Amino acid sequence: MIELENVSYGYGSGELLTEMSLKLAPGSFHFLTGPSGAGKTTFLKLLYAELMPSAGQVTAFGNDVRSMARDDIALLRRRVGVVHQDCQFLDHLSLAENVALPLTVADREIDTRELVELLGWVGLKAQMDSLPPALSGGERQRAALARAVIMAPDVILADEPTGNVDWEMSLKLLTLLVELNRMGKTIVIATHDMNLIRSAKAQVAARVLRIKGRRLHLAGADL
Ligand SMILES: Nc1ncnc2c1ncn2[C@@H]1O[C@H](COP(=O)(O)OP(=O)(O)OP(=O)(O)O)[C@@H](O)[C@H]1O
Repeated sequence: MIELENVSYGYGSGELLTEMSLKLAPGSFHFLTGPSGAGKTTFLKLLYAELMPSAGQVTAFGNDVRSMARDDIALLRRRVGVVHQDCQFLDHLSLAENVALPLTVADREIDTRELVELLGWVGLKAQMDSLPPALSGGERQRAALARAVIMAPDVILADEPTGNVDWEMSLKLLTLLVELNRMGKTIVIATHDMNLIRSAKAQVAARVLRIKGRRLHLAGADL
C-alpha cells in the first residue's frame, strides 16, 4: 500500500531520518516508537505525503509520491486517515460537524444515520452537539479518530493517540484501532507507551518499529 525505499529526510542541513525502508502491507498493524524528537511525526508525514523525501522513494498505492499531481495527493489523503497529535477542531462547529468536516470539504453528502452510528462507535453520541472546548482529552481523541475514519480510508496513521489520556481511555482507543484493523484497515500508531504496545501485542500481530540513531529498526521481542 505504502512503501518506503531508502528514504532520508532532514529539515535543515543535517539528516533527521536516514535510509529508511518499509513496506506497509494491507491489513498490517505497526507501532512506531523512539525517543522524543527522533522523528516519529516526521516519518508519519512522509507516509501521507505531507513531506517529500530528500532522498529515496515513497510509493503510495502504486504511485511515486514525487510524481503525483495535486489531485492525486488529495485522493491519497482520502485513503489515509490521520489522527494528529494535537487533534485540532474548529471550535465554533459542533463535534458532529467537526467529525463530518472531511466530507464537507470533499463536497460529499453527509449520511446522518452513518454519522450517528460512527459517533456511537466511538462512544460520543451524547456529545454530538457539544462544542470542542467542552470536550475532555479522551473525548477529543475519540472524535479525532472518528474524523480520521469518516472517509473510509484504507490506512490509519495515529500520532500519539493516547498521549493525554489515562490508561483506561488508552485501552479504549486501542480497542477501537484493533477493531478497525480487524475490519481490514492498515494501522500505524506512533507512541512512547510500551504498556500500550504490550497490550496490543496480546490482541493483534503487531510489528514494532523503532527510530534510533536516525535509522528505522524492527524491534525484537524484548518489549
Ligand atoms: N517543521 C519543522 N522544521 C524544522 N524542524 C522540525 C520541524 N518539525 C520537526 N522538526 C524537528 O525534527 C525533529 C523530529 O521531530 P518529530 O516531531 O518528527 O519527532 P517525534 O519523534 O515525533 O517527537 P515527539 O515524540 O516529541 O513528538 C525535532 O528535533 C523537531 O524539532
